[in-house]
Amino acid sequence: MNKIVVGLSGGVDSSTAAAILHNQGYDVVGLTLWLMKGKGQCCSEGMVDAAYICEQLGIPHHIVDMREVFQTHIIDYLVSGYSDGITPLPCSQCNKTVKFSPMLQYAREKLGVDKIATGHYARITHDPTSGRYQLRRAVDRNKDQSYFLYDLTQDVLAGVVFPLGEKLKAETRQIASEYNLKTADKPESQDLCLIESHGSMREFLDRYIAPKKGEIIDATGKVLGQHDGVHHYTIGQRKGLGIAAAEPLYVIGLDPVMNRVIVGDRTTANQIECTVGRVNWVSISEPNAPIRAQVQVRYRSTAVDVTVVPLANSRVKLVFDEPQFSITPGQAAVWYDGDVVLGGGIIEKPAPN
Ligand SMILES: Nc1ncnc2c1ncn2[C@@H]1O[C@H](COP(=O)(O)OP(=O)(O)OP(=O)(O)O)[C@@H](O)[C@H]1O
Repeated sequence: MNKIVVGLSGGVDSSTAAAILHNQGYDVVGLTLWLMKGKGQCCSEGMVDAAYICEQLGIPHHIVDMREVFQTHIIDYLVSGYSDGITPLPCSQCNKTVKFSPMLQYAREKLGVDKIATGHYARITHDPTSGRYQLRRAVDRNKDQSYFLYDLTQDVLAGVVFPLGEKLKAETRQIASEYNLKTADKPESQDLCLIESHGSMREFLDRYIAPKKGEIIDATGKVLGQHDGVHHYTIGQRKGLGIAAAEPLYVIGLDPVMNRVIVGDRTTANQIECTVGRVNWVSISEPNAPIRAQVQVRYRSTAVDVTVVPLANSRVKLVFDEPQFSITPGQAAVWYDGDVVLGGGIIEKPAPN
């Protein structure tokens, strides 16, 4: 029988993915990575529901303690990023470093299994001409998680199955009810698991970074107000500045060295280009000339037309057709051709003038 390891977080998506594969005749093994203590689906509470699902399906359940790896690669990465005045995106990093590679390694080395599955909403196809696996958007565009998966390698894509890639979320819940899964009516998890377990990003960061009062200035250096730590701000933020002004003001820069938050009107928060580092070309090999694509600069932003200019050392320059609002260093830029993820990377801080 075909063996497959399913990553179980204790949520409805991964439970249903496991049930679908089990029903298709796969010999399914549940695997939960213990990432944090506390509430939430990646936490100790999620393990209990994952264990229940494995009992229900009559499949083995393995738990791997990954708390140290999560602390080093996600928590420390976030804290140092926010301290440096960027807004890091933990999820793509978590998928690459904490979830997919370790799960595949565990499946291969400890269980002798070469396929893993997760409840992600995305699709993988294989192009026989190029010999490459292609990562694609999910059929359910509202749940599509391909943005968070741009950093997966060909080796990982070769070993991964996404049973929910063709499903709508409503269908997943219906399948979960049909199988009587305990998790069928579990509420949606938040986009960011750390918010679920800590209340808010602010509460999470306040545990690690001490408040430090500083000035809020405009682009000419005029002092407009006070802040209590640059880590509380993100590029494009409008709310919570505490400044009365004739027109709405947005955060347009963060200067951790001078401990300053720089604000400006909406037009000053627009950019026509940016550079991106740590680029991974997913579905195609790195081109040697500029290509046209559609880029998403945040998880929930709309993909917009762009020219992607390859640079040396796994970097690219993105030149947008129209100026874009709130290009945020630390977030991922992911570029697509239709529903195929071509590549992605981390938006860099603009070079000082
Ligand atoms: N701690 C974990 N251990 C093993 N697999 C995990 C873990 N966390 C997430 N996954 C896998 O990654 C997928 C996507 O995780 P994400 O955190 O985005 O949750 P989700 O979309 O709400 O899914 P779910 O409803 O299964 O929690 C999950 O469906 C699961 O297969």
